[in-house]
Amino acid sequence: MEAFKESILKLITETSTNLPPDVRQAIRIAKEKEDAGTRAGIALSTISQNIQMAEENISPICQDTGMPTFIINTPVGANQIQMTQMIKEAIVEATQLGKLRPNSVDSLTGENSGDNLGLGLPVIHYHQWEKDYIEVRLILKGGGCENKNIQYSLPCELEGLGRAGRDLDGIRKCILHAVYQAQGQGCSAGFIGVGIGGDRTTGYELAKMQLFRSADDTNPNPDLAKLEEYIMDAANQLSIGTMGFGGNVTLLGCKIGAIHRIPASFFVSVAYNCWAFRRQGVHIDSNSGEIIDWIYKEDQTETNQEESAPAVEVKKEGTREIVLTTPISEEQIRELKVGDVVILNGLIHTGRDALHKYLIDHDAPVDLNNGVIYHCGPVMLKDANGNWQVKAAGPTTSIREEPYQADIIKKFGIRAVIGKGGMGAKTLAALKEHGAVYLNAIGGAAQYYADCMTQVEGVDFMEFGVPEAMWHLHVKGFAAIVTMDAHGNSLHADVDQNSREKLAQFKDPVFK
Ligand SMILES: O=C(O)C[C@H](O)C(=O)O
Ligand code: SF4
Repeated sequence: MEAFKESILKLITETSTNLPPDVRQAIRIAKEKEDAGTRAGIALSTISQNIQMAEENISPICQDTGMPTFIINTPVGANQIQMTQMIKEAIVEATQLGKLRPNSVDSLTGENSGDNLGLGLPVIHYHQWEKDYIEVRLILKGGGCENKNIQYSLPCELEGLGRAGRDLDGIRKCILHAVYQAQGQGCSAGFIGVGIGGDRTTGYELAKMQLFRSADDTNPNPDLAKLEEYIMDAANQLSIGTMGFGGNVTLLGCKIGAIHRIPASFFVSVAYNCWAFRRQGVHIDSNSGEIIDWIYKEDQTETNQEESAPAVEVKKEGTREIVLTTPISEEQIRELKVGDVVILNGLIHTGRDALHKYLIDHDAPVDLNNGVIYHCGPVMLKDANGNWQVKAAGPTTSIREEPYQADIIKKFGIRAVIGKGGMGAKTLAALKEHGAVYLNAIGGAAQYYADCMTQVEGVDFMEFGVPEAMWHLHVKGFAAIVTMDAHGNSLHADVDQNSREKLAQFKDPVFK
């Protein structure tokens, strides 16, 4: 078993940096369904380019490398204690190599362990089987999509859809609602795993296990196969689109499983996974620890060819592209309208949950007047000369900062907030009052954005940990779309309302 640790390191690296063929295929098909010049088309081109860059750079597809979760089948008698130890060593090494972001945070103190280890981490589920080799599957599911998981207890009343009863039609309504409530915040277009039955714990577990199924398989249960097909069709009529920009593709995959329940409970649990659906698996020789083969790569003859054309060069007629250099004036900001593509140059500052909370009662360490805040927790590594390098740096879900953002914009004179998924009414009002905009970057496009970062000027609050620290970054050609402007317009509010109306069209029973 000497090679086991090295095999796990390979598995982690591959999972973080290289999407499996079934996921790539789903994204490729989605791209064909969107007009290249639309916002969704631009987003999908950026995503495709990012997938390719991650593979070439052997760097994280998305900066949020999630909560590493291993599902392991072992022959009877295999030493699980030894395997756990080697998995932990591989996790630490993958973190040092920048294949994983240091993502393990003490829930009480907020301290980042720095090596991805911690209480309850990594997650490892062992099962025994009769075969003589080991199977290890790994999923790296980030926080933004995890936050969009949802569990329904039937019967219930659902916004737009009415009563959902304890039957297949009630289940159908819950799943459609789950896609609607995620909007673009979990980096749509997404994949969902659904667990019917169980209790609150095993229901969610079953939902997550569905994500290990290949995106192109067929459910062996004919009723569930029909439901999967129906959901794929109906959910893609909600027009939420990639990143919640509106569009024809909202859902890339739907996998449903069922287990028994007890009479009083009827749960429908939905695990939402972003397009950056990072899961891989290997078979490992139980004597040597060497990899025998890769699970999701079998029978895949297709190459990994993605779109290599520069993402934002495809422009729809009428789409304005505006180049801005920081610091930005109020006048420049008030010129911008929802739908404009902004190409940003100059110094920007990262800030997410810990920083926003801090800034409410403290001064900023740098002058933020007319400046730009980027909701981002990057993967950073020091090079041989001790200088910080940006390894992955896509946006994080902005709505978490909704309780703080309006006050921060006002207090510090911020002109642009970059993030993804949009923000709420309070921030929208502050943008209008103080002359600022919200720029939606393409979620998960961590390589694409890291490439725009020309220099790390410095960092504050390293005590918050790498993802939560305030990084001061010079960018060149950073492209994002205005989705909330200084005139009270919000694409997110429009898409939400439109998709809620579409959802209501699926109120009538389908499965009797
Ligand atoms: O933590 C992050 O960097 C992003 C997160 O996965 C998110 O989607 O908000
Ligand atoms: S930023 Fe988006 S792509 Fe990355 S983990 Fe979060 S939800 Fe997934």
